[in-house]
Amino acid sequence: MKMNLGQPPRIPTQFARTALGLQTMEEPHSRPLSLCRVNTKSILISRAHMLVHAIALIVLVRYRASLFFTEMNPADRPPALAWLLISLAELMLSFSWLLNQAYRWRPVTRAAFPERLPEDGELPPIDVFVCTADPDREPTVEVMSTVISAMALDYPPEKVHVYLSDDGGSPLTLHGMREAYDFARWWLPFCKKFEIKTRCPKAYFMDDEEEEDGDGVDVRSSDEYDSEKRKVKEKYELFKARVNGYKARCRGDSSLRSRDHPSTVELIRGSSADEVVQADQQDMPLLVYVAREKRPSHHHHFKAGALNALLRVSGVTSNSPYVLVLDCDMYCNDPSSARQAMCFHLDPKLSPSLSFVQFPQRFHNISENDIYDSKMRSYFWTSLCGMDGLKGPGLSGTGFYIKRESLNGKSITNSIGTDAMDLRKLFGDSKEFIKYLQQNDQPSKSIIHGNSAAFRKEVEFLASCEYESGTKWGQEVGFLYQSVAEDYFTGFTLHCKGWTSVYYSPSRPQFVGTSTTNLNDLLIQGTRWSSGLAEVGFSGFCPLIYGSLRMPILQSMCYAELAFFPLYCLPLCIFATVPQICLLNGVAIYPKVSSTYSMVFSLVFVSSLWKHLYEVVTSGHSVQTFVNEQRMWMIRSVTSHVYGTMDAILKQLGMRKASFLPTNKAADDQQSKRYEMGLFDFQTSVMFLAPMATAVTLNVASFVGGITRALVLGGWDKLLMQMVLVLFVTVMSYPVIEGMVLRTDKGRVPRSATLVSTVISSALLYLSSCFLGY
Ligand SMILES: O=c1ccn([C@@H]2O[C@H](COP(=O)(O)OP(=O)(O)O[C@H]3O[C@H](CO)[C@@H](O)[C@H](O)[C@H]3O)[C@@H](O)[C@H]2O)c(=O)[nH]1
Ligand SMILES: [Mn+2]
Repeated sequence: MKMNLGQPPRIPTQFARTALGLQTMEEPHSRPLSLCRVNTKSILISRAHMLVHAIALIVLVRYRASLFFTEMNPADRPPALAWLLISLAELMLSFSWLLNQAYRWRPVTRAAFPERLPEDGELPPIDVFVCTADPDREPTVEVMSTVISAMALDYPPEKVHVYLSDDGGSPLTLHGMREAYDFARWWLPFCKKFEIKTRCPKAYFMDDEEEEDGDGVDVRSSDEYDSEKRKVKEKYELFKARVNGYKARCRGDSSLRSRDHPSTVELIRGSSADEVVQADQQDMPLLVYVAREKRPSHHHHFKAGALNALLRVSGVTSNSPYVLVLDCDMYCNDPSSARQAMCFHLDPKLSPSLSFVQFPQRFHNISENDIYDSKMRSYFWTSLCGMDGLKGPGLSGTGFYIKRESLNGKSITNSIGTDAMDLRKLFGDSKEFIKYLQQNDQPSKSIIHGNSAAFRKEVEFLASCEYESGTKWGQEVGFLYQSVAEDYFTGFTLHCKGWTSVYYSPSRPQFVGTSTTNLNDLLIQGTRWSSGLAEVGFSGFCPLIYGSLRMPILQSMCYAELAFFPLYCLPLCIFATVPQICLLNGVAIYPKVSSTYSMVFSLVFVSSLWKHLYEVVTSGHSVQTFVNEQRMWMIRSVTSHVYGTMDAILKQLGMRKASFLPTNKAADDQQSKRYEMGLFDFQTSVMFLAPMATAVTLNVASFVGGITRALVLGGWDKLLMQMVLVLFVTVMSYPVIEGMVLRTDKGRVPRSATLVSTVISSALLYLSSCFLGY
């Protein structure tokens, strides 16, 4: 059987040549492919707020500093340690506020016009990379649904090549791919014929009842549609049954999850030949399974390593100039994303410096009230739009179309050389790979005749663990290994090299995935992110220094905000303990209510809450979202951010190795039920529960103690501000209090954790009162 790789893609028209940056720009196209709108109203409001808030912060800092220089009655002077800690916390939060303003300086929104794209024959080819690592945590049927949704993109099929990287090297995944290919033979024509929009089979059959809206209504209101749908559903059920049957047969087989396996590359042709018509392969995208070699003796660099292996294997297979990267759970929810992305990549004004088009991550499993802030509103609605108005959004790991050339390690002004020795030092010893690389964006002619032995040998060599030694893969070339947040660091480095990017968020979500919807997964994932980000902040690549020399200062502030946000665990831990301990001991650390300074403190507090609320509401979210975000910010800060930061410091000292536990994507019924009901699930380790419960115990104790003390001894004037702060934290922590004392279900805070936290808070109180001299 011969594989059809399509025509060797040409670079046909002047238009496309220009867009691919192969020639200098000529006359601009009359009707633009995309538009960019600056959000003037939001900018005006933000900048006015910045001015007011900044003045208030300056007054506040001055107040803190002045105390060190004014003569004071020793009895009135607050304890130095408490004063220092609070000043430090306020200073750090003010700095964080400053960095955050970069996102609000010039946010933009974009529009794309795919109908203005050139003819299909002139569109550039695309490679799609899907990564999976563990068939237990990432159910195979779902991974295959993602693969199928990518094969079903609305794009000329001979120009789409889908690669799946299987880091587990699992026979189940390989088997799943063959089954997926068979099913796709039914699925793809069905989607095309009836103009189905939801082309991820799992999602399509899940919301079976809800009729799709859109262009295809006429074609779908026929008996023919009903009967074909029934047939294709049968095929889907068969596909699932076969994959799950295979899984059941190999249960307990350790090869299902292997960390020690050779490289396997296979062009998928499906498993059953019976019902297959030869000709329909013409309409099927190429599908390739890649399990790179993994050995315990070699560091495999997690997802970045997997993506680099795919870059190399695809480099000698289809070598498309553009690559779409997807996490295994992130399916294509709308087939038009490739064309939408091309509106930017082929826009002659943007194209020469454009590295990637990032779409937002949206999730299908988030409940109405989203108690854990799983949708990450502030990142996907505020931060990325803000960066888009500067040099472009950061990379967010999945759902982006990237120009292959931009991953070759060179800066925008400096293309790769031609010296064979130099190229081998950068890219390794594969002559084939270097040959196609040098042909620039021109994809290779079809070299795969069937599955020729030479081709097989070459791709297996490219996917072997030895291949990268002595090369620049992961350091300069491809996705970078420096941080476990490979997406953040790779995007940052691209911007440092002068590349730009675009954030596009059309109303129908283009990519939809599975989010973390239980506290345990969320905090583990948060720890990994914090560690990966802080790692960059602490390294020689610190965005404020390395970045600000290479990109506009505002853009580097955005990157710094991300790299440093785990560090705000320090001010938050201070705010969760110091005012509380002081309150219990009757020590005032804020100005008296009757003084003017108290107005300034109140202004800062109210103004930051108001601005946050304003952003939440104007992005179309509810007040509940605002509360959830405040609460999760506090919870994350005293848990995952602390551990992430510690992890990054230990890594920096060489005392810890990087790790990447893939997020669990398999749902647990009981947990899902609690989540849907809006109940926190505290089934997580004591490591996470202890700091959370300690902070809550301290707050409640100090609130009760503080009020009692004021009632008996007076001193409302000097302690009221502290009481308000403590009350605010206590109210925000209500779910934790409820979990500790009111709930009896399995998701409550275990008694052991409550006990541990009571012991820690008592110890803290005892020690600190010694410090305070009481
Ligand atoms: O050794 C590994 C580990 C992970 N993965 C894959 O990487 C993807 C992302 O992993 P996941 O466990 O889903 O991590 P998340 O924290 O949910 O992912 C976010 O954060 C990562 C960086 O920490 C980014 O790479 C992701 O794109 C981004 O969605 C998944 O498809 C995994 O299969 C691998 O291929 N090899
Ligand atoms: Mn994920």
